[in-house]
Amino acid sequence: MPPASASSSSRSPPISGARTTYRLRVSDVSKIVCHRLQNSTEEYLVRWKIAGGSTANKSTIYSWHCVSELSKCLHYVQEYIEKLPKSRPNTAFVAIPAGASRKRKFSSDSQAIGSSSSSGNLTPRDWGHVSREPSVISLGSSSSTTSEAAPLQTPTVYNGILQRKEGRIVAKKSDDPAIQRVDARKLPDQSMLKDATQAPVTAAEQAIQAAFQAKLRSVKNTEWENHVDNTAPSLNFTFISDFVLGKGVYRSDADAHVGCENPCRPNMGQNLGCEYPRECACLEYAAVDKDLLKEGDVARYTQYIEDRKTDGFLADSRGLPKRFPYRVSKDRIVPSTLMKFYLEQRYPIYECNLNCDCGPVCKSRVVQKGRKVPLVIFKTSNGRGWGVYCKEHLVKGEFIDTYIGEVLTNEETNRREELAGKDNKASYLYSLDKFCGDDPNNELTKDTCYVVDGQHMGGPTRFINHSCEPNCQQYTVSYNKHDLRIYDLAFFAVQDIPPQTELTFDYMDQDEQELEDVPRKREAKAADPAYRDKQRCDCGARKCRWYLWE
Ligand SMILES: C[S@@+](CC[C@H](N)C(=O)[O-])C[C@H]1O[C@@H](n2cnc3c(N)ncnc32)[C@H](O)[C@@H]1O
Repeated sequence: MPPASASSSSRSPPISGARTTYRLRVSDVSKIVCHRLQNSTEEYLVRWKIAGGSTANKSTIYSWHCVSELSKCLHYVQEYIEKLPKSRPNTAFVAIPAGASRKRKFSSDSQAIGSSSSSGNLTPRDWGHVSREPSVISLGSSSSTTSEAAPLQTPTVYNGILQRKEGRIVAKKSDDPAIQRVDARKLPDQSMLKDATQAPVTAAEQAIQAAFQAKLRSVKNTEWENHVDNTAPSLNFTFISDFVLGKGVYRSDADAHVGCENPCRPNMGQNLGCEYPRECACLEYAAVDKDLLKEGDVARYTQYIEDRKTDGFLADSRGLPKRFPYRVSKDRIVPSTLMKFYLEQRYPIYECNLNCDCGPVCKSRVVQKGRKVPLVIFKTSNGRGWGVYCKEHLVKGEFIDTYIGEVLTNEETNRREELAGKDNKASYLYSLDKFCGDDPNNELTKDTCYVVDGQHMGGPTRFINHSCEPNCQQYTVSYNKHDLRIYDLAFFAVQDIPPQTELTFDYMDQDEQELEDVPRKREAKAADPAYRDKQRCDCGARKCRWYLWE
């Protein structure tokens, strides 16, 4: 089939009129490079991704599109808007307080761009630079945005033509000289950039908010709100309900987990339930309760203490009295809570699993039943991006939710970290390193353990911010005592938390520090040049360490 051209009589009819019927395919878009207000409609300049093409390819095509045509590609629009200068005209919704400023999210991309601007914000000059790749070959004459020869009224297309295809818009390169030709290196040109500084992004922001709301519908008991600006959380994020295993990551099937049998009974009862943990086989490695030791246990306990030195958390405690992890209430209104010992000692928690005889009413099943509390993802007002609060009162020891995401090998994690740049390091990465050093084969180390990446896939807990004095903590919960590599990262409240209080945890999981030490350490850090480029912590706690990853 000959390439369609604007002057060919056999070409598809030009796109005009009812544009909203047609949408671009996600895979077609390379990026959004500018925007404008055209006949009272917001339009975005799309740089097309042409199959097999590179930035040096002559077939580079740009075209202007209204928001509805970009409904499948809004994450590109969102990325573009987030890089715009902070204060722009006509962008606020009526619902947003006047003067609310747009905060840019922390990303490696923003770092690279921001570095050319002394204020840290994009100036129109920087902004033009974003899309001016020198590798794009000049296509000759640099025409203006309108051309007599160009038959397409709307959207305006440069260096190619657009066609309708099964409800989509697709771009075709064209060698027809009548097609609007521009020097692709000069898009967006200075006049486009100037227009963009005056054009609102309101329609796009509303569409992005609606798209995020639609995504959130799949997540039960979760809302989002923003009283600070017009942004929504990244659309480049997928809500999932369980770990997604990356390449090279293996996990035993739930069917293959070793469960507890005799004497744990489905109907439980006196001394038969898993909460009488001397017997329950799931608690083979659980913490021993010294206070319940009987005379006959002494020799066994001495051996256990010896084993702990070499086997760590895998010391065999069979036959010894254990610490049951949960205080399970009969009354459903009072939530189950984690016992003080586990809250303080961070000892791994073992829950029963699918293959246990005890059945679903077993008291050793809390985290696996999932979140019960309503969470809200909200925009923080001091530049920490999105945060999370619970709508209801949480009691000390109450389970909140788990941290989920893609489970990655160490190699893949390193690759992503390098790609993201050092400043984005560890933002959403959670190492599954609780059992490092306990593996009898010595294969599980900090360098070989799996890592959970919540950046592109995860649950609401991925939005929880850091505090140096946190109100939540993460605990290891295992359903398969023999799998040292994959377990749940479960957040519990470590204090009573009133409704609508931001939930936080310590990203560096540090022990509580003495208040007197804090100012001294902070001053030493402030004087240390190594700290100059480190990301500052804005948790506002009295014991704030001043740096996020310290
Ligand atoms: C796991 S994410 C938390 C969710 C994040 N706020 C968002 O909007 O996606 C971690 C990032 O949040 C920001 N952040 C979290 N806690 C912070 C704090 N105490 N001070 C400053 N920034 C913080 C940092 O940009 C950090 O890299």
